[in-house]
Amino acid sequence: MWSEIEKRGAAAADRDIAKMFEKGNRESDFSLQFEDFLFDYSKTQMDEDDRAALIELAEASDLASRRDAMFSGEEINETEGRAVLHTALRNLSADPVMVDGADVMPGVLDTLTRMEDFANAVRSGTFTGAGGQITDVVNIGIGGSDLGPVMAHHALSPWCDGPRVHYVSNIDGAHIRETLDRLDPATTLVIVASKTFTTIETMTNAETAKRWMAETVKDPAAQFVALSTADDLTADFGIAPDRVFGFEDWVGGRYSVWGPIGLSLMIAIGPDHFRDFLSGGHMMDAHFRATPFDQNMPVMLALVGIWHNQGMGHATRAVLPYDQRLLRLPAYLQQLEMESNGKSVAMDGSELGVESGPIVWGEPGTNGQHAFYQLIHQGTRIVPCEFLVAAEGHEPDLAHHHELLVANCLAQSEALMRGRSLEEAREIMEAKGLTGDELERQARHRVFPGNRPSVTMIYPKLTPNMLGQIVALYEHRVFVEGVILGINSFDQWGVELGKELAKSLAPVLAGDADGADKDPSTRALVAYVQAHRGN
Ligand SMILES: O=P(O)(O)OC[C@H]1O[C@](O)(CO)[C@@H](O)[C@@H]1O
Repeated sequence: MWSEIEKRGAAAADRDIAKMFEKGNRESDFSLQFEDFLFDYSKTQMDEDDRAALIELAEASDLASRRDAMFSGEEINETEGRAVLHTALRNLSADPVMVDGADVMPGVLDTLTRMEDFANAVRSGTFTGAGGQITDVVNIGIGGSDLGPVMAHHALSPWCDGPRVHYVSNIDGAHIRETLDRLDPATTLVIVASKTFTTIETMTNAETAKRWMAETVKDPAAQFVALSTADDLTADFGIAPDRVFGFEDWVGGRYSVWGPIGLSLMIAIGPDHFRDFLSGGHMMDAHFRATPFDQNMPVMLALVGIWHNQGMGHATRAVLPYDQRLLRLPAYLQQLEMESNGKSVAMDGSELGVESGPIVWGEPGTNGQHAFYQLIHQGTRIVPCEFLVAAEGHEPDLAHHHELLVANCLAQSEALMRGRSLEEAREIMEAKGLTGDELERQARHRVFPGNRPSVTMIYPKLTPNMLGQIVALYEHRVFVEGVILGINSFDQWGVELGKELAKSLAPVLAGDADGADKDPSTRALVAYVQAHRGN
């Protein structure tokens, strides 16, 4: 089946996207809508037969039964022996979700209520620090325990009416120092967000924050909250059980913003808006579960991804939100997509016969236009682009800004498709008065090859509910791509080796181990650091 997709991808490379519209109705035949959310993939080289072949590929991968297995709590994370049920965290219908014969929903909803009570107490001032009402919240976490809440916090800033929330992730002391230096410990709440409660960055930052608070606050632990699956470790850290919000191992780190890991977001935007966010995710779940593949937004977004990456051989994917508040979406998606599908071994342990998931990167527009779009338009490599834009912004008094933002977004996909021919470039140069060789030389620099694929996702306005739909859409897209590739999207063994080696290098840097087992390059780098630091 893969050879068929590769064959089709190769054959499509020279197909002229703009000409494909001549047949009529391509803009509606190659787009789909869920509620008010529009996904347009008409500006790609995919034709009806390619789409049919891709859908066949999805069917042959048993996607429907894998999807049902995920929602019904089967252990689809086979390398870790776990179910995958982040969808239960946003299951506002409360319909039972069974894991090992027990319904997990009462526990999920109980935790949600506890989070809401706590968030309300912090927001209203019922829960106080030593110095009174909490003014600042510091979320200490990394990876999925940071990127989801940070991304959503930026996205939903118009709804942030609670205490200020700060996010500390990096083990670089600069991050925690620069954050805490600006805060009053007596009115600060520290959230330690770590599924495992063992992650070195998070635990080091949490200890530093505890020492900082202990300098002025009598009972620092009283101003700490833990979000974790590891009750014993949160207790060892000194956090009372009533301020621990737990979850189960069937919630993967990069899928965890919907539950306790989202507490900082809930405190910022309030529980009602957090529920709106959950409800957007839940709506996308219902759509994903019940809609035929050709009208199913996550499935078709995944198939476009497969088409460009494994079919046409484009290794990277740019995510370009024309929505400043989605500035952290590319970073969030880098973890979601690359930690999930950046694998070269199939579920059964065999080598993957095709490329793994794509390299995901991006920046908000219009900023990116003045930075890396040059390569996207005229570079030798083709970068399929994903544009996201809202019909309406949040600044009615600045509506002209939004108009220009949207115009730029639509112009980019148009330019990528149309390009500019040598003849057109010559005309431009001629109009500038150039002639002969100089005209020819200058014209060549102004040619845009065009025929570069992109998709556009448009939504009415970035609200909590809409953000929930967008995030769930991407989660399911990653799942679908993973199923089709035959990999386990829910483990991340590829992050372990670096962690282990960092642990063994720390004593070498400190001079407590000789590093004889290290390679010459690493030993030389260690020696450089030792020679150049001030001790
Ligand atoms: O929440 P934890 O356990 O601190 O893990 C943080 C992150 O580290 C990772 O395990 C990768 O190192 C991610 O998958 C996870 O989101």
